[in-house]
Parts: sequence; C-alpha cells; structure tokens
Amino acid sequence: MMQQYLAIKAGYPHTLVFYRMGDFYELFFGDAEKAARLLDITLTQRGQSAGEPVVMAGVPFHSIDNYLARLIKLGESAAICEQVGDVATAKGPVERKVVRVVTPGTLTDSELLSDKTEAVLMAVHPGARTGVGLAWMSVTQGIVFLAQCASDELADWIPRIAPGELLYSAEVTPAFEKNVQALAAQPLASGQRTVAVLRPAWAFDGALGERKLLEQLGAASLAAWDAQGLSDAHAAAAALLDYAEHTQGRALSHVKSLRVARSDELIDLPITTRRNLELTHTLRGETSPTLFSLLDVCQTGMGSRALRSWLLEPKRDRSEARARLDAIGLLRGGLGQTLRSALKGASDVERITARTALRQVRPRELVGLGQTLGRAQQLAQGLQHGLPAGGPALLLQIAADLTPPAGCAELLLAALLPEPAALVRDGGVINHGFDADLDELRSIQTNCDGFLIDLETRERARTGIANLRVQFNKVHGFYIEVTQGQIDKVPDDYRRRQTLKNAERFITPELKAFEDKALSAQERALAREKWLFEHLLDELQAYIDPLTRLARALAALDALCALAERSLTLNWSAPQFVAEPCIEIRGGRHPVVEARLNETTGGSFIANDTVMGPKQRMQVITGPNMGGKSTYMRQVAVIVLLASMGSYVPATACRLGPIDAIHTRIGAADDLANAQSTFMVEMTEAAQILNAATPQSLVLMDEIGRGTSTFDGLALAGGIAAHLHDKARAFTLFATHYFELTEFPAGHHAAVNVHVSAVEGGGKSGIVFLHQIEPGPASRSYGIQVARLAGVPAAVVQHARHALAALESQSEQSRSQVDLFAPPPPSAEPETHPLLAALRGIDPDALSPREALDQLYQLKKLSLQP
Ligand SMILES: Nc1ncnc2c1ncn2[C@@H]1O[C@H](COP(=O)(O)OP(=O)(O)OP(=O)(O)O)[C@@H](O)[C@H]1O
Repeated sequence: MMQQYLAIKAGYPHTLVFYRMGDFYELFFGDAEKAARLLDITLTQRGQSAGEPVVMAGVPFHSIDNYLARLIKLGESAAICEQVGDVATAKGPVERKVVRVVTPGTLTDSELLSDKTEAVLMAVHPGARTGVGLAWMSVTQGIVFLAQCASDELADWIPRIAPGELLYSAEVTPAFEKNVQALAAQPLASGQRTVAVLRPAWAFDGALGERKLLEQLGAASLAAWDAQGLSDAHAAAAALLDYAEHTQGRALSHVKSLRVARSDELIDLPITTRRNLELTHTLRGETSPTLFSLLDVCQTGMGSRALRSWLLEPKRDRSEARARLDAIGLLRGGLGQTLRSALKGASDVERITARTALRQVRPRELVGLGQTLGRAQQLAQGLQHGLPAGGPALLLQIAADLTPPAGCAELLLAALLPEPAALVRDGGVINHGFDADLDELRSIQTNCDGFLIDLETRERARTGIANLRVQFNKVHGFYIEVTQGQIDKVPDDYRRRQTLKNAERFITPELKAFEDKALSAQERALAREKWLFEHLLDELQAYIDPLTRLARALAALDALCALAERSLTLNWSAPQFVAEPCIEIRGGRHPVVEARLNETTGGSFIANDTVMGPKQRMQVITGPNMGGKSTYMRQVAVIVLLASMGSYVPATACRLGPIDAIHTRIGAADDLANAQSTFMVEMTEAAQILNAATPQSLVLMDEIGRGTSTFDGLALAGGIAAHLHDKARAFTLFATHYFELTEFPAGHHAAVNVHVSAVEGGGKSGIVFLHQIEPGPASRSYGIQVARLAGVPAAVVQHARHALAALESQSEQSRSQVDLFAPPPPSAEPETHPLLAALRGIDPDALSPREALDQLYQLKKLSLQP
C-alpha cells in the first residue's frame, strides 16, 4: 500500500494528498505533519516504511469538505485520492486514483465556494519583448478571458482580476518571477491573497494554446473573437486550460466562450479607487456597509455575482449601460417585483451546469435544477407577457434565453426522486418508474416479506404441514423449516440444508432463486442506480450550452430586478449619457452614507449639486474637518460609477459625458507590509494618477500633501493641482486644508473654489456642520472647534487658540517668523510640564520609526521628572 501511495504522491509533490482508506482520508509523512499543523488534527505513527515509522494523520470521509474549506482559505491545495478498483476482486491494495484536485483558483464545489464570489484562475506569460500575455477564467463560469499588456501594467491587472491562483512558467526570468510573487503577495480588496503556482515551461506554448482554444470553442479560427495573433495570451491560455483540466480530472466541455479584454475597453478603476470608494469592502476589510452590499438585493448567488462584475467592470462604451437602463426603466413598473418573487429560491444554474459538465454534480443539485427550469419557463412567459411590442432588447433576449431546452426538465423530473439521497453512493437517488430493472430490484427488497408469507401459505397447502415455516438467517440464508414429526410429508423437490434436534431445514428451487435475487438485489440496485446516474449525466451533456445561456439570462434578470428595486426604494433616477465632456449632478447623495444616517440617527442627508464641464474642470474644496468634503467627493465618483454600470443614481438628475477612469487619492494608510511610509504611499499614488489621468478621467484628491511639513506639502499640492489643471485637464475634485490653495482658481481659468458650509456658535462644540456645498472658499477652518469636539484636552485647545491668534495677527508678516510651537504666556495657562512641551514639539508624520522610538525613550525619561 505504501508503494501505491508513494507512486501517487510522486505525481503531486506540492499538493496535500488525501488518500482514501475505508471511512477516512489519510495523509502521510510531510503531508501529515503539515495537515496536523494547519488543521489541528492528531498525528499518529503506524508500521514502518523504508525502516522509518509511517507518520500519518486522517480525517473522516464525511467531513472532508469542512477540512478542505479551511485548507483553501489558507491558500493550500488538496488532491483527493479515491478507491476506484473493486474491493472484492482486488489482489493487494485496491486500485486508487486522484479523482480531483481542489485548489483556491479552481473551486467548483458549492460547499467550498461563497455563492456571491467567483474563484478565479489566472496565468501570465511574458513575451519575447516587454509584453505579457494573460489568460483567466472561473471554472464554474466557463468563459476564458485573454489580454495582453505591458509588464508594468501587470500591477493593475492582477488586483483587478483578483485570482485565487496565478500560474507562471518555471522558465521565466528571475526578475519576472520576483514581480509575479510580489504581486501575488499583495492582499486583495477582500483581504484574501493570491497563490503563485509554478508550472512547467512546456505548458506555456502559444500554438498549443491556440489549438486548445479552438477545440473548446469548436471553431476553425479565433477571428470571430478578435483573438488571433495574441500568441503570449494563447501561451497563458494553454497553461490555464491544462491546469484547470488537471485539477478537475477531465476536459472542460462547458467552457465555450472566449473574450478578449482590452485595457481601453473598461473604465479604469484602480485598486486604490475600489478601496477608497468602499465598493465591495470597507476600508477595514468588511463586506458591509459598502456600495455593493447596498446594491445587492439579488435573489440568487448568480445574480449577485453578475451585479458585482457589472459594478467592478463598467465599460467606457455606453451601449451596455443604456440597454440596462432601458430594462430597469421597464422593470420598475411592477413587473420587476413579480419577477423578483419568482426568482426567489432559484438554484444556482450556472454552477450546477458547470458541475454537470465536470460530472461532479450532486443529485440534489440536479433536482434543484429541474425545479428551476420550470420556474425559468414561467419567468420567460411572464416577461414576454409583460413586455411591450419591441420592448427593451435586453429583456427580449433574456426572455428568449430563459426558455428551457426541450426535454431537460422532464428528464430530470422523471429520473430523480424528489428528495434524493445526498450522494449516489448511498442509493435512493433514481426515481420510481424510470427504469424497469431498478424497479424490479427495489420491489424484491420491499416485497420480500410479502413473498415469504405467500410462499409459506402455498407450501403449507401443498404439503399439508400446518406448522411449516419459511425463514431467514444470516448464516444459512432462506429456508423452510419442518419439525421432525412432519418429515414424512416433505415433497421430493425439498433439498436438505441443515438438521437440528427437533427440525429439518430445507430449500426449494423456487426459494433458492428468490434468495439469489433478494440477496444481490440491494447490491445490484445500487450498482444500477450508479449506472443510471452516469447515464443521466451523459444525456445532460447535450443541454450544457442552452443551460449556460439560461444561467446567464437568469443572473442578468436577477441583477436588473435588484437595480430596479433599489432605484425605487432608495429614490434614484435615471442618468443621461451625452457626448460632450461633463459631469452634471443635481441633488446628488452618497448612497451608503445616506443609508447609514437613516439607520442610525434617522437624520437626513443633505443633497448637493456638482456641475463640471470643459470650462469648469476643477473644484478646490475647502471647509472644516467633518464638514463633508470626503463624502461629497466620493458621492460624485459613486454616482459616475453607478451610471456607467447602467444603474439609476442617487440624484434628482445626472448628465454624464464620456469617462475613461476614476482615480482617487484619499486618506492615508501606512503600507506596513511593504515598509512604505504614509507619505511615500501618498506620493506614489499621486504619481500614478498624474501619469494616467486624461481629460476624460475623474480625479479625487483628498488633502494631498498633508503627510509632510507644511511648506513641502503646500508646494507639492500646488504643483499637483497645476498639473491636473493644465496638463491632464482631468475632472478634478481637490479637497485641501491649505488656504493658500484657494487662490489657485484666480490664476487657473477652469478651476473654482467651493466650500462645505458650517456655522459657528451652535451646540456645545461651538460649530454646526451644514454639509452644503457652496461657491467660494471657506472663510476659516474650524479645526480647533473640531478638535474640541473630538475630546482633545481643554488645555491643548486653549494653547492652540493662542497660537492661532498669534498666527492670524501676524498673517501680513512673513509666516516663517511665527513660532508655531511657542508656549503661551503664563497668564493664559499654568506652567506646563516639560513632558507636555516635548510632546507638542513632536510631529509624528515627520518621524522615521527609529526616531519615533528614540522620542519615546525621551518622553519616558521626562515623565519621571516631578
Ligand atoms: N451631505 C451630507 N449630509 C449629511 N451628513 C453628511 C453629509 N456629508 C457628510 N456628512 C456627515 O459628516 C461626516 C463627515 O464627513 P466627511 O468625512 O466627508 O468630512 P470631511 O470634511 O471629509 O472631514 P475630514 O476633513 O476630517 O476628512 C460623515 O460621516 C457624515 O456622517
């Protein structure tokens, strides 16, 4: 057995091999030690192999999914090795084979996957020059995507595609490998990481990739997909498909779609933008409250996944968004609500279809599929009824695709019990009346008692032995028992089976025949069920294409109905796309902040207008902290994004010109993992934006420059604003605390000042935020009031007031003469402890970690003074 194990393990050196032994999956040697550590299971030792004790660890077969889920979360892969030979006839260990490999990028099992996200597998292959070929897919979705990009663009593509696994060739340059590993190591927006997987160089072959793609598509040329000539992407696709087939243990017959992604096709949403706008994860990494959590009222996992990809991949071309808006417009009129109720509880047809193609589907999933097909039929009819003649093209297409393939639902209904066993292995899956042989085998089992009573009655009558009994025991099987006193009445066809003290036991040819049938019936019924199930899977292969289309139609309908529902519930309106460059929003709101306000304080959100066009491309936004600057800027970006995906928007009206990117530089988070300081991160992000922004980009800059000293920061912020205004000419929202920047519009014709309003005097904090955007610069910054509101000690606030007064009184003179940190006169405040004075002298943002530590020691020392 160890020989067999080692031979199998040799094929999966980097994967944990789960080796089936009876009711357990066992892991051996290094795998066992690793699994024991990761899964907290017990290590044991048994026997010897090559003179060493065999170290092993096992998990019960019925709870394997649970362990697999944990391993996958940790980025590990597992090869599942089953017994495939016949236990009864095997000499030596039963034949075993790896039937599937479960890896983070190729999950198909509904038990291991979240129903709202895809597991994505990706391959990258550097070409002869500087380009890189990319290929990616989700095995359950069945679409292969190809792209080619410059190698420095990989850093944009990988986080956007967010693969669970990233394949690369064993023969790339060390620099490329280092880059791939560094990109894989970066946490994704979800907090998950990508696992980089080394594959043999021969797997990355362009010609092989092209051939494999043609085979999948059943086509003679890739021209129809505009995918010819992308040899680096083809090479990546070769490795991608090879690996996916290797993990699934079979060809991927359901993968029949191909798409070429071009970097200029989508609105650019860099990972920083996704993070800052809190699209799918909050800045803390939670999935709610986010824009997606607010939008996602889908009834099915398929719908949620579609909606998510619409949100994260809006197209620059507006035709898709227009089609969705038309559809939503119609669904808002009551039809959407009806369809939503009908969608409730529908099965995940997309995943079930993929799993059917991969022959991994479970009986209950197929029953769910059968029921959902009935529902799809109703939905198709409901839609066709509800649509006006020539009604929205998207809905007409969905209605056509929703019509189930003829015969499929009927086949499933006829073939499967309404509540089948979880696994075919246990039997109890195939329906009654579907197969005459199975019915007979089953009737033997169920009618056993009836037959025996009937036989007993007949034999009593035939022999005249009144106390004759037909019975069964495990050792001797079926028999007819006759007491010694009646032996002479026994007919000739009785064969003696066993002699007891008071009785003889006989068998007859009829009983023998029944015995053979009954004893093997159960086994045969099980074998027959397995065969029938496999046969059913064969038959279902013919339906894979229409089922895949139906799944996409269901998903799209669900997502559209969700958007229609949101637009009604949250009071959103339809955006209008125009050709001239502009972003015009009337009564815009930030949907997530608004919802949170509603929930928590019941307070109402103050709506704001935004008007930007060729003559007014930049807004310099000033106003107090907490005044709503960030919220205002984000709401503009969110509204632009929602419109671009084809959703209604939280505004009373919205006119939108072409948009190619949304860039954001907001907040400051230390990138500790990459040992970059706050300021370094800030400047790196700013540099990326300055290099990428175009006149069709929307740029959000929140307090740029605050990570360094005032003069540095101010100088940098001014330079950045000038570049965005003069060179990039992007639509820019520029929030700043540098009052000096309010002079910027005077010298730059397309920039204007706006401010968030606040009034002094109200409440105990001395300030009331109105959250209203108004023209012109803010009159003052209210920083000290906000500090007081936040609970900064009164002495510090008082000190600050003093310093501020000094600054203001000297504002006409040179600023450098003002000593910001000069202690206030003794009358204003009692004498300060040297510790406080030292504390005040520290600018945390300007310190290196080393200096910070030194300062800490200093402070500690000072604290000991009386
Ligand atoms: N338009 C609005 N209507 C109602 N409440 C708002 C509005 N805008 C902002 N708020 C509330 O004010 C809070 C602070 O807003 P925001 O973070 O945008 O302020 P800010 O000016 O960017 O502050 P800072 O400069 O400190 O970052 C929000 O969390 C929200 O609760």
